[in-house]
Amino acid sequence: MKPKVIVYKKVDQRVLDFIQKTCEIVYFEKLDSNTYPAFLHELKNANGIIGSGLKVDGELLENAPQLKIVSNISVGYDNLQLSALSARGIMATNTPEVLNDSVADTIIGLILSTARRMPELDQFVKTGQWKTNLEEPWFGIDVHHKVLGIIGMGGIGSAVAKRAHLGFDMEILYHNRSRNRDAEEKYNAMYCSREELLKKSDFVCLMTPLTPKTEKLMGKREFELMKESAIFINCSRGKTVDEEALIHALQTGEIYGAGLDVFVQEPINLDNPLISMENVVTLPHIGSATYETRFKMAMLAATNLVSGINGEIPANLIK
Ligand SMILES: NC(=O)C1=CN([C@@H]2O[C@H](COP(=O)(O)OP(=O)(O)OC[C@H]3O[C@@H](n4cnc5c(N)ncnc54)[C@H](OP(=O)(O)O)[C@@H]3O)[C@@H](O)[C@H]2O)C=CC1
Ligand SMILES: O=CC(=O)O
Repeated sequence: MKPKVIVYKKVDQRVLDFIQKTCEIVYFEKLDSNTYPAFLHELKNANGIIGSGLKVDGELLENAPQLKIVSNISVGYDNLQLSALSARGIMATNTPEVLNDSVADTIIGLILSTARRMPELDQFVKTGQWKTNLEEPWFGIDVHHKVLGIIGMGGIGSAVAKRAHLGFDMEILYHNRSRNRDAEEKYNAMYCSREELLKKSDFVCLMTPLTPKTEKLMGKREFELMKESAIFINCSRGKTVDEEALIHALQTGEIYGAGLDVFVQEPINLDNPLISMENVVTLPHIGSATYETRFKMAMLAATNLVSGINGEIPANLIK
């Protein structure tokens, strides 16, 4: 009998075909209040699960006595309680690297659209307000030759630095807990303290994982340190930012604007003040969402899943 796995997110048929060679699949295109009870039922004798965003903690694992592996179709794994998994000897995997370029493209898009006010101008044209040449109130600010500060110079941060330095002649500052010599050599990135980065950068891009140490990493003090002309970009997780402090900084002109792909609550509530701010560009957590990259992520996660099920050590085992 083949091992049983649950796929709890819509994936390409080629991914299902690959998994099916080794495993019996129970497929839920999405988990919601309708499908969750059946998912919990199937979990009781599942050997693996693959999908993204599901909170996997001790309580859930009580329902999963046969589970060997949890394969995330995402690089972030803040949805997983690693202590609960390792206490039960269950492996966890993620999908690093394959999404770096697509997420970096999204970040560059956020930088440009915020600095050059593209969504606002798009509405200006489409609502028939374009009657004459535009004057100063509609001007944006330059991106090229400015200073970009990256907090979290890992896989995605480095792909952003590459675009910004080689494409836009930007000066790159970064802060991590450890040095990234590769980014220093390739993109002339300068390591500095978080405080120095915040004071000197024209664009601050937050790209750390969400951990107990990075929760609310950007708060009142951090926004106060930023230049009044600076733009804040967050494509990491909503909770790495104190959203109240960000709203205050934007409302009081402590910073110029923000480009955000992630929020404390997703989907965001329409009464969140960020929604109605002209100096904020919002995206619905689509950093990696291209057909090509989402396929690569799902295929990599499937490969991790099958390796774990076969008793091997998956390539992207989270340690
Ligand atoms: N919006 C979206 O659609 C997407 C969001 N993401 C988010 O982006 C995150 C980063 O992804 P990725 O670049 O692949 O991850 P990496 O692990 O490659 O990079 C993370 C970087 O953050 C740094 N970091 C970690 N903790 C801290 C800290 N406490 N202070 C300062 N720096 C820190 C790490 O350096 P060091 O360890 O030296 O501190 C590392 O350089 C993911 O975890 C996910 O949450 C990812 C993909 C898409
Ligand atoms: O948010 C997306 C991820 O891959 O992490």
